Amino acid sequence: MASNGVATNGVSAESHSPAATHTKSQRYLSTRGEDSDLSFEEVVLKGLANDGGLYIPEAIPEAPQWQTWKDLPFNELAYNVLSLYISPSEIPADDLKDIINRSYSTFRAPEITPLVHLQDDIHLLELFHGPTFAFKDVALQFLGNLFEYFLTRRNVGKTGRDRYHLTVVGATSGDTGSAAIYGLRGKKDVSVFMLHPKGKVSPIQELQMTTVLDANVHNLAITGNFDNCQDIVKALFADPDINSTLKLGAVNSINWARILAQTVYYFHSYFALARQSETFKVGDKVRYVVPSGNFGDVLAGYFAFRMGLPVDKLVIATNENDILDRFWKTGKYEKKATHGPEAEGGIESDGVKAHEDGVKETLSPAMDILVSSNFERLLWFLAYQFAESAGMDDEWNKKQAGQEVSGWLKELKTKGGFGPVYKDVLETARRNFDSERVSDQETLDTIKSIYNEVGYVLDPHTAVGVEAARRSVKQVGSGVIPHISLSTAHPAKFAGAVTLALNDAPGFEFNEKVLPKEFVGLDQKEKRVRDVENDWKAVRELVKKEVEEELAAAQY
Ligand SMILES: Cc1ncc(COP(=O)(O)O)c(C=O)c1O
Ligand SMILES: N[C@@H](CCOP(=O)(O)O)C(=O)O
Repeated sequence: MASNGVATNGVSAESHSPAATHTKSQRYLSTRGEDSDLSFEEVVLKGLANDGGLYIPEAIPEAPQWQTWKDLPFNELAYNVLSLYISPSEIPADDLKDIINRSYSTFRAPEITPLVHLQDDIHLLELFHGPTFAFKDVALQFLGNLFEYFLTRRNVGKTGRDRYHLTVVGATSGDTGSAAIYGLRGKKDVSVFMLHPKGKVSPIQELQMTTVLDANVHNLAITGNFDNCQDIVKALFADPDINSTLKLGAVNSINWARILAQTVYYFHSYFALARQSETFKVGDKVRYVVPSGNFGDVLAGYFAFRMGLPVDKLVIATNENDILDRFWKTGKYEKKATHGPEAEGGIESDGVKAHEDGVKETLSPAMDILVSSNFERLLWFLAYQFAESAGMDDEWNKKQAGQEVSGWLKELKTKGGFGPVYKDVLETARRNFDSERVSDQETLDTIKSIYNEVGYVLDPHTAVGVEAARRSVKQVGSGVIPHISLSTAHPAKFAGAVTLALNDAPGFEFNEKVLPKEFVGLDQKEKRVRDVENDWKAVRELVKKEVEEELAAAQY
C-alpha cells in the first residue's frame, strides 16, 4: 500500500488477496521514495506512483539455476522469469501460466521471438511476430490479459457503477498505440485513450490504430510531438481529480509489467544462441544492441543482466534524438532546446516545457523522443549503487537513491537537464552500457548494405541497432563476442524509409518482398480518430465525457 495508506486511483491493498508469502522482488517501491511495499497488482493497475516516480521491485532477484532453462520453450521460460516478480498469493501458478499461454498464442512464429543469424558476429532477435508487427506486442498482449484478470477478480458480483472500470491513457509514437489497442480492444471494464502526434507516425501505424472501431478504443491525434503526448499523459496521472475518479491505468513502459515481460526475450535469445551456435556455450558473454527511445527495452536487458545473464554490455543505439548517447558521452542529461531564451514559447503541460525544436523528425520515428521516461529507473539503481559505497544498510541506500532521483528529475523539469552526475555514477553506467548515435543517412546506408550483402530487409529502427552493432563488433574485434541486435519492428510498417533505401536495389519490389497480407486493404477500412489540441485539460474533459458515455451504455 502507498506509504500514506491512500492510493489516488482507488487501488488499495484491501482490494486484492493479501500477499501472504512474497519475496522482496515481489514488492514494489517508487523511484522517488514516497511509495513502498506495494503488490504487483497495485503497481500494474496504478501505472505511475503517486509521487510521480516509476515502480521498481524492492530487490532484483537472482535467477536460480538459470543455466538449466536452456531448452525451455518461450512460455515456460516466461513463467520462470515472471514468477520471480509475482507472488503466487497474488496470481496462482496455474493462472499465471494460463495468462502467458493466451498472450503468446496470438504470435505467428512458434518460437515467439526467433533468433536469426544476420552476418558475422551479428544475430537478429526478431520481435515483430505478434499481432501488430512490433516488439511491443510481447509485453502488451500480456498486459492486456493481466488487466482483464485483475478486473474480472475485482468485479465478481458487482454491477453498474460499483464495478472497477480502468481508464487507460497512453502516448504513442506509433507502435505502443496499436499494440495496446490490440491487447485491450473489446475488453470489459476498460476504456483506452491513445494519444499520437498528428501526422508524425507512419501511415501504416496510423491505420493500425484508427481502423479499430471497438467502442472502448479512442484515438486522439494531438497537434504536437510524442513528448507533448507523453507530457499530457503524465499531467493526467498527476491530476488527483481524474486519476481517482476515472482510475487511470498505463500501457506505456512506465507500467512495470511492460519491462518485466520484455526481460523474458533476453533469456530466450541467449539460449537460442547457445543452441544454434557451435562455438557459443551457456556461461559465455554476449552483447545486446538495442534501438532505444523511451529506454524500456534496454532496461529490460539490464534486469536480465542483474538477474545473472552473462551480458558483456548493453549497447544503446539512438537515432539523431540522442539524449541518451549524450549522457553516456558527457554525464549530462539535457533536453538541449529547453535552455535559456529558446525555452520561451515552449509548450507547457504539467509544468514541463517541451519545445517543438527539441525533437527531430527522423526516419525511425518511433524513437523520436526527447526525454526517455525509463531512464529514471536506471538512475535509481545507479544512485543506489553509489549510496552503497557509504557502507550503510539497505533502507538508508534506498532513501538516498529516492532523494537523488527526485533531485535530478526536479532539475530536468525546471532547468531542462541535470548533470554531470558524479564520476562514480557515470563509471557504473559505462561499465554496463555503451552507446552509439546513428544518423538518418547511416540508417539508409545500413538498410541498403544489409539487403545487398545478405538479402534481408531491415526496418529503420532495427537498422539503427545493426549499425551500432557493426561499430561495436569493430571495437571489440571480430570473433570475440557475439552480438544480439534487437529487431523491433517489421519493415512493412515503415514503407517510406525502406523504399527510400532500396528503390534502386536490383529486384527489390516492396509489395512482393515486404508487405504482409495483414496490411493489404487496411487503407480501405473505416477509421475513427479525433483531432485534439496540445492541451492536457482539453484531453481531460474529452476523456471524462467519453468514459461517462461508455459507462452509461454498459449492460453489466
Ligand atoms: C520500432 C521501435 N523500435 C525501438 C523503440 C524504442 O524502444 P524503447 O522506447 O523501449 O527504448 C520503439 C519505441 O519505443 C519502437 O517502436
Ligand atoms: N516508441 C514508442 C513510444 C512509447 O514508448 P513506450 O515503450 O513507453 O510505450 C511507441 O511506438 O509508441
